[in-house]
Amino acid sequence: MERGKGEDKEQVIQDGVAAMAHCYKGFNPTAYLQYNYTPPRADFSRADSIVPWKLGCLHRAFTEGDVGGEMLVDVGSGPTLYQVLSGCEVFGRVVLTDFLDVNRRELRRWLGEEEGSFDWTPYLQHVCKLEGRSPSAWQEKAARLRSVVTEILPIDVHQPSPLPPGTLPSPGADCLVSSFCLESVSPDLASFTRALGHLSALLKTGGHLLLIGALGESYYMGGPGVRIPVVPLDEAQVCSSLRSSGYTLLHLSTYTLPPDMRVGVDDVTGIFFVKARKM
Ligand SMILES: C[S@@+](CC[C@H](N)C(=O)[O-])C[C@H]1O[C@@H](n2cnc3c(N)ncnc32)[C@H](O)[C@@H]1O
Ligand SMILES: O=[N+]([O-])c1ccc2c(c1)CN[C@@H](CO)C2
Repeated sequence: MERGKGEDKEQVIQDGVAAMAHCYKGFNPTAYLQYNYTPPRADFSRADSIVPWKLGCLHRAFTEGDVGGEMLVDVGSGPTLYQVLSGCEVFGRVVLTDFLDVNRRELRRWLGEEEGSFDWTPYLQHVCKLEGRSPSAWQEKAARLRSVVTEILPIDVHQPSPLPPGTLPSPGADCLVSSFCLESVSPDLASFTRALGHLSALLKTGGHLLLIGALGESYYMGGPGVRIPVVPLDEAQVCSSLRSSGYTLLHLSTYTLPPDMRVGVDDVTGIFFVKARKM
């Protein structure tokens, strides 16, 4: 029996998604954290370092008064927690998610105060300063974060329902945050846009999406010898994908990497920060 064109298209999509999943088999959380979350990319003494810029965007987005509710979901958390250091003060329930068990285990190590977990102290101190608190309040913030993170769940943004059934209350989460995920897990721009649409199903109408992503990036190293392809995006494509997935763009800001932030672990040229709303 001849296959229909639709079946062929669906097979091509599934093959692309499977190929991306295969790329992630060698992902190394420790190496990834070392590549991206230590100086120079995470240098809190430099106004032009990438991580302080991201934390400033998140702080402003979570504290300017329009974002609120009970539940915040971080999509594709990886082994990192910086994404929710501001949001954990606003929401009573924070759900972290990732595709890989190695990342979910890394998150549990910090949350469970296990020996050898990544030291997020400088990040906690920096966000306390952004909040007008003494940096010594970082232990309070760490305790707050540990108290509101209720689940660390598997997720697949390529599924129409990315989370396990019953995870979210019926209207959906009040807010989603996601950083460096969709463009780093999608085989092409169409898949990136479809994944944005799948995220919309997790979000209540009127809820907010805070999206951080890479501009102009075609690959990154997920560990020694683990080269992961990335969908190279520009601002216009990000805006068009948001619009076609039913979001209203509220704010977009971008960061261009200074030469010494290009450390050989990827070919990213810029970072975007988006605040959008599901209408
Ligand atoms: C570049 S890392 C981003 C990690 C973290 N959010 C950050 O800001 O650094 C991309 C993450 O997407 C996860 N991932 C891979 N495939 C995925 C999928 N199909 N759905 C959701 N997440 C996926 C990976 O395990 C990895 O943790
Ligand atoms: O500078 N940074 O803070 C930073 C953090 C994470 C990532 C990047 C840059 C660029 N590559 C992405 C993967 O596509 C991951």
